[in-house]
Amino acid sequence: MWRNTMRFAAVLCRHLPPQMNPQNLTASLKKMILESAVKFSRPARTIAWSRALCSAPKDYGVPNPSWSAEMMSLYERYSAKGAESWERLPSYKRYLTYSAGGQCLSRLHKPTARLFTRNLEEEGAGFEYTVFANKAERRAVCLFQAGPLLEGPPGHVHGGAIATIIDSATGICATYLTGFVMTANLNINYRNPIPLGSVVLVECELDRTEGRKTFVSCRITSADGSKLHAEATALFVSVSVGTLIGF
Ligand SMILES: CCCCCCCCCCCCCC(=O)SCCNC(=O)CCNC(=O)[C@H](O)C(C)(C)COP(=O)(O)OP(=O)(O)OC[C@H]1O[C@@H](n2cnc3c(N)ncnc32)[C@H](O)[C@@H]1OP(=O)(O)O
Repeated sequence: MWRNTMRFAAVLCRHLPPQMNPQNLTASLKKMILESAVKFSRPARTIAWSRALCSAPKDYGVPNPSWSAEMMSLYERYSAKGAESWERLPSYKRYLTYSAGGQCLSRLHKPTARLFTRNLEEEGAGFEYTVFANKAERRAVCLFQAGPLLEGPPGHVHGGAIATIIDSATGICATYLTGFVMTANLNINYRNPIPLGSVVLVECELDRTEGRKTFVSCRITSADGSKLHAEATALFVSVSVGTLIGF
């Protein structure tokens, strides 16, 4: 059973386009699975099976009761910017979900795995964040509220957690603008500690692309922009979905 599942996932991966638009992805694999279901098996049973595999994943980038008034106010401000080409990006518990049909694959391939930043069900305990992106300006901004389980120095956020949100926000920015990538290099200057529970802005900007390389810079500031917490640069390298999955 497991071997067949892995063979199925490998065949799917071979048919996924290497560069794809993370926005329209699920529909294409759903269609592919339904078509192959109808072709190769008893339709009614298989359609039910493929629907179970492809049910909509939870979007973690929308407000929940743990979000502070400050987080909500920023969220509303960026949501209202929609007319100026800012869009909120969905956030799922696996990176794989963004590939064509990835939400189905994520139920087959290491199904208990979860994105590090979305590995807690308890709202507000760890990384609470949402990302808005602006394609024309090649920018993204992540609104980040750091929960109590991210403590490093007393009352402040752990440097590793700060690196994680920088890697995630810049990675999302690069993926949104250039397709699937992996982090090749990340440099961070920590300027001022981030108080636990506070809300900060993680602003990312695509500096340039060179072949498969995407260079992104990033600044973390307090919500009102008055205090600089960290500055970073990141290099991402484009990879195929197969590389991402490890096939
Ligand atoms: C809507 C959108 C939503 C998106 C949601 C997303 C959510 C999730 C977001 C989460 C995001 C989290 C993301 C994560 O956490 S990703 C996890 C952390 N990263 C890794 O584990 C990556 C490990 N490394 C590798 O797999 C490979 O080394 C990669 C794939 C990076 C490149 O190996 P590959 O064999 O494929 O390519 P290549 O070696 O020919 O190199 C190609 C080019 O790159 C240049 N180069 C390579 N390395 C470096 C370096 N260190 N400094 C400077 N340059 C470097 C190299 O010189 C060459 O340049 P050139 O000679 O062509 O000029």
